[in-house]
Amino acid sequence: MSIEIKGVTKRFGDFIALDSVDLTVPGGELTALLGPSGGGKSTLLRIIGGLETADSGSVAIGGSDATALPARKRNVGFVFQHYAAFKHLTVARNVAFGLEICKRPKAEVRARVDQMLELVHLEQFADRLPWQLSGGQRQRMALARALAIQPSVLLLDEPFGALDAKVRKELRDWLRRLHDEVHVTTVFVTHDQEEALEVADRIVVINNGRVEQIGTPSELYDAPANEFVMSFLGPVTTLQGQLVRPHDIAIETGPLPGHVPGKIVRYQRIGFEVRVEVATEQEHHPVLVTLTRGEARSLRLAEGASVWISASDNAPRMPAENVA
Ligand SMILES: Nc1ncnc2c1ncn2[C@@H]1O[C@H](COP(=O)(O)OP(=O)(O)OP(=O)(O)O)[C@@H](O)[C@H]1O
Repeated sequence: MSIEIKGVTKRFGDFIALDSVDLTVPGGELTALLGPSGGGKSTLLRIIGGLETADSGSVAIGGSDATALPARKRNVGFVFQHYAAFKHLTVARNVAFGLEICKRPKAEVRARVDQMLELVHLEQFADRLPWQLSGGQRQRMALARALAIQPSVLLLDEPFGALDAKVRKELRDWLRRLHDEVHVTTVFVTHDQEEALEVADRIVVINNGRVEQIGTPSELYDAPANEFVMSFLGPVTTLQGQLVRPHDIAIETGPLPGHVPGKIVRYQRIGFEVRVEVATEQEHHPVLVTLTRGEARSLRLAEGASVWISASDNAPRMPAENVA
């Protein structure tokens, strides 16, 4: 089901957490709300779910106005970073909880719980208590519980935020596959651009209570609307007064027309990647260039070497007016 947000404003005292936000979330898609801490992502999610009310504006779910509906009547599933499981109930009973509240017949509940546990690959843990699960397994249980009620909309607030990097990565792959299976309209809050780029069909960049840009991961990456979006999606550097991505800069070991001469002042290898800093006459700060280890090796790059650099032709770039 699609979600339609129109002119939503939310203040906390004098502070404007959301400033007239318009947003359409297409049905069946996985949409990420991406932005820095305090930008308003969670507030927007909570307003969609009915956990918070907007000062003005409207929320429609599946074409019907939900602005005044309480959370329990919106048919939404929630998962938060710190999932509050019932500690004394088994995994299966936790997943069954929402269905039991709705007084669904016992056989139906049992079948649905089995189906959900299978979906999140926790069948063998049905009789465990939540504390007997790992953090990643607990978040999968949370998702099973949220999905059990067959929500129209699934709302996830930094669901993997408390997990370590490796589990986080596994769960995001898993969420993507799960979504491809169930296709429930999902809104996912994250401040991690890699997570959003990897998982989402569509990304909404939110900063200071406003939507900066909406687009597919490729649209945002290839055509960022402004400096904020460009630098939020990954590292940037300044070359000839333009903001560009370090991996979009070509590096040569001899002079070429249109290339800027410089000297490598720092050479750093990080895993498969090599980062070099090139001091030029024009730039106040060294220009950051990233390349693969193979490229760096074949060019015989090293600290102190003279190089010539230029931004690749089709690389996104924009005037770096506000960048120090
Ligand atoms: N109940 C509240 N009372 C007062 N201020 C609030 C309340 N809830 C949120 N805020 C403020 O509104 C702003 C937006 O908060 P929100 O949680 O939506 O941001 P966020 O983008 O989700 O950030 P984070 O990732 O840190 O949660 C913050 O400055 C926050 O302090």
